Amino acid sequence: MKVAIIVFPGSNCDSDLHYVLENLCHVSAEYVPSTATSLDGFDAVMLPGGFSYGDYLRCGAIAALTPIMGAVRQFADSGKPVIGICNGFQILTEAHLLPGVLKKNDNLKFICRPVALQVENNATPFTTKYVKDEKIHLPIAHSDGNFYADPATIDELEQNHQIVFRYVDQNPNGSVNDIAGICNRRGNVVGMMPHPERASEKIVGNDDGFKVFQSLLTLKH
Ligand SMILES: NC(=O)CC[C@H](N)C(=O)O
Repeated sequence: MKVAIIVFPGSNCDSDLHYVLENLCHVSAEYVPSTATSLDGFDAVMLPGGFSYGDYLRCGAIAALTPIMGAVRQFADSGKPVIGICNGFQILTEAHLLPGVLKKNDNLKFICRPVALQVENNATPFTTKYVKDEKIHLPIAHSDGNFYADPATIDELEQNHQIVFRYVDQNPNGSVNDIAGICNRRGNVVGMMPHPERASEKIVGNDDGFKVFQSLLTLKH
């Protein structure tokens, strides 16, 4: 298994992902700059969190137009696993690889704290190690995590089991239907606002996110 971690100017969770993949999962992870045009030889792609292009014009809007995103689209179209975490999720929606948008949090503040989540869909390449409806805690750290899509799109997401993670107990940012993470129709492209890579080993106080990466390892490659 060889995983590509896409690095945009302003990404800041790329090395966290690299650490989890190489040191905790013992798989090969390689940084791929946003100027690259090929993802040949990779088995999975991860778009990390951060502040790509300083969050101008909207979070993820400029990153979505970089050369590597053509290759990410082809990779996703071939059915291979792609995950976008936080800013990575914003980039995937801006690139229309996932539906909807991430708006400003409804309190207009940057929120950095652990949240309670429920795993709604455990059939994606990043969630098979979870039990359906499993309750977990992961940290969030964003100012634009308020997922929105028009009612018809939300209905479609609900009916096709494309809600992957939902906030429970309390919705931190105002997202529609308490949505914290979604997948595309095929299930191979996942976007999530919480940060599993920041909660992947007991020494940091929480390893609820590690199953995201362990799930990927169970795939044939
Ligand atoms: N941690 C992140 O990826 C932050 C995402 C984005 N820049 C925001 O503040 O919403």
